[in-house]
Amino acid sequence: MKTLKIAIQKSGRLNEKSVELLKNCGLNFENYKSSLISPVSNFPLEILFLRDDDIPEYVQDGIADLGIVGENVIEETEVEVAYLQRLGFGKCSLKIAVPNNNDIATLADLNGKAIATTYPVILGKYLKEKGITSDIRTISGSVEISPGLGLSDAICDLVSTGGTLKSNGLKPFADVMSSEAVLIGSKGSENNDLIQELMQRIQSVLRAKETKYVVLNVKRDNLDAVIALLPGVKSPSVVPLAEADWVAVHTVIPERDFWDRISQLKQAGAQGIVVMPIEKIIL
Ligand SMILES: Nc1ncnc2c1ncn2[C@@H]1O[C@H](COP(=O)(O)OP(=O)(O)OP(=O)(O)O)[C@@H](O)[C@H]1O
Ligand SMILES: O=P(O)(O)OC[C@H]1O[C@H](OP(=O)(O)OP(=O)(O)O)[C@H](O)[C@@H]1O
Ligand SMILES: [Mg+2]
Repeated sequence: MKTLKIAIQKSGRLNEKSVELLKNCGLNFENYKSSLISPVSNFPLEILFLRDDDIPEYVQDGIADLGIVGENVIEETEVEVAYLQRLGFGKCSLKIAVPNNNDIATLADLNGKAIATTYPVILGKYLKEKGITSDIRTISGSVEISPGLGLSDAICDLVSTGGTLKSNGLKPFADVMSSEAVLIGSKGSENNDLIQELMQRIQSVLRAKETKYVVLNVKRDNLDAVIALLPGVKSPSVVPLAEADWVAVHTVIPERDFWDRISQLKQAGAQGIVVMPIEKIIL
């Protein structure tokens, strides 16, 4: 059986979450700081640790079968790969930002201005679409300091909390794209059996992350009202308790509904509510 290769970021924003996801899929591998390639002992897979910019091309060329990388990097490298799964981490936006005190009020004011970025391809397409002609200055990092140094009038860079913009006297001006980490594969890789198995494991971990396992006690009289509030995977399990008119209800609740549902459940007569994380949900 052919051993698959998956490329993940060696160090940086996506490294830790990528390693955690693969470990949660039950894959055993060493993760030394010095590792560039690490075999998985219990699945025919090798993990390549790379600079994130190189991952899309490795996958496009089939050197790696799979990769975990930000959508922003895929768009910037303009590769032909299959998007297999959004992964829910590394969420950020690519934004144009301008100094707090400036005369740029509308997009048209960017005409003839210098914009520093590490994303010249994405920015170029965005400006073309908007009919703006700016001077795109490509630099490889620390973009936020360039207006202060007189290198540019604006920047285009990734933002999540906005803290880096703020501490450099900049404010967001326009949204260019939003991004998160995704699993990509070489074209046609969706049809490979091993890749499908790995994707099923990944999906079961992601599904579990979005939900909580809830156990609660309720008087039989209130059972219907409580069940009506529970959007379970299927119907909830109802288990008799030693006290004859009480039962325990076991179910799975989407995390996003969690707090709303908990207060409604208490109002409906639920007691002793225990909430537990779920490791995997296999459908
Ligand atoms: N502030 C942020 N919050 C959330 N996700 C982010 C943030 N900044 C970047 N990302 C996402 O994480 C990816 C990796 O970011 P990082 O800063 O580690 O890249 P890098 O410095 O280019 O790393 P490398 O050394 O691998 O080239 C980005 O391409 C983006 O998708
Ligand atoms: O809005 P914030 O939460 O402040 O995040 C934004 C910063 O995060 C990223 O850089 P990172 O910290 O990953 O460092 P790098 O530029 O050296 O890769 C990005 O390039 C911004 O500088
Ligand atoms: Mg990089």
